[in-house]
Amino acid sequence: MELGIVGLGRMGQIVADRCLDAGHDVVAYDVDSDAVEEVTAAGARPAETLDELAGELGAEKRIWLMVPAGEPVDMALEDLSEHLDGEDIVIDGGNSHFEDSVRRAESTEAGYLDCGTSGGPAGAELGFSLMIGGPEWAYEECTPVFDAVATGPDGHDRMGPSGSGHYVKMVHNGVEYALMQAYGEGFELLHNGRYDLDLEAVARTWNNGAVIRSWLLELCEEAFREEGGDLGDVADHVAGGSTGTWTVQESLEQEVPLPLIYQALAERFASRSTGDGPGRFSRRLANRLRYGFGRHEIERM
Ligand SMILES: NC(=O)C1=CN([C@@H]2O[C@H](COP(=O)(O)OP(=O)(O)OC[C@H]3O[C@@H](n4cnc5c(N)ncnc54)[C@H](O)[C@@H]3O)[C@@H](O)[C@H]2O)C=CC1
Ligand SMILES: O=C(CO)[C@H](O)[C@H](O)COP(=O)(O)O
Repeated sequence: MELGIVGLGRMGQIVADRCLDAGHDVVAYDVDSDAVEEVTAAGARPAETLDELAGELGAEKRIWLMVPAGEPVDMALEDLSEHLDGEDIVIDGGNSHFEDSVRRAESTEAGYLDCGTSGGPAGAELGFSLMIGGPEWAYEECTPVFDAVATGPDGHDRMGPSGSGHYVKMVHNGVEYALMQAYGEGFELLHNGRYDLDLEAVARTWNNGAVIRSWLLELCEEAFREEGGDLGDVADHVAGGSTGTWTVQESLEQEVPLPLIYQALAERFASRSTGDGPGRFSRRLANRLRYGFGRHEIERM
């Protein structure tokens, strides 16, 4: 199959490499010409603009967007719009909000697939897990590319209509936040608890047969091995948060309580206000309110 790929960063590069390895023809574009050069060296045909990319592709264009969510997706679609018709297919493999994907699917001439992508840079070797929403014909048509980019035929599926792929990926990320929080809490207790433990050994033992073994736990083991059991100079600051925020917003809208995911998201935000400053106003207020309702001692700075 012939595939145009727009966005050749950490993830787009892997999409390109896996498609090339599987024998597909790739036309590649990125605003960063170095990224294009790298994929060209691996066997892709370069494009210097989106117009050129569209011109290089045949009558039935298949284009995979792997750019940051938000404006870059709208910009790419706008620039491509004059080249697209009902026989073309655009796949958005980034972490777009599902409502944006529904809007884009309605406003483009092309068949539009929203594709939640999981696996991160480790997917280069293993392949990704792909959660795809949109028209069935477009999904069927792109199956050879999904087989190549995913772990294999079982690593991708059509979740349902437009938006459902990114919806499932949003929930996946909420689960990711909660799992990270659960492992974090367990290791924090072990680190501060009553035994002097080697946390890398704990993680390794858990990863071998324990109920809670997982890839995230393997990454914990790697972190302790590389940073030391006390995590060395790794800071108390968790970045990101948009996909977890969307998951929480949706849970509130649907009135489906997700306390673990709420808490994991809140912990992230809280981590950003530790340090030299006065800290979060909301928590200072809660401290004072406990005195108000329970005469609990007020902690002072
Ligand atoms: N990094 C990860 O582990 C994962 C990332 N994602 C999602 O995949 C998408 C891409 O992520 P990464 O590859 O990590 O980002 P990245 O920052 O490594 O790469 C993005 C690439 O897009 C290019 N780009 C930006 N605007 C562009 C435009 N208008 N036209 C053409 N190229 C443009 C940049 O130059 C860059 O090479 C994001 O939506 C991200 O949330 C999804 C799953 C995992
Ligand atoms: O989708 C992903 C993993 O599945 C990306 O790594 C994403 O960036 C994770 O979300 P956040 O940046 O909010 O931690």
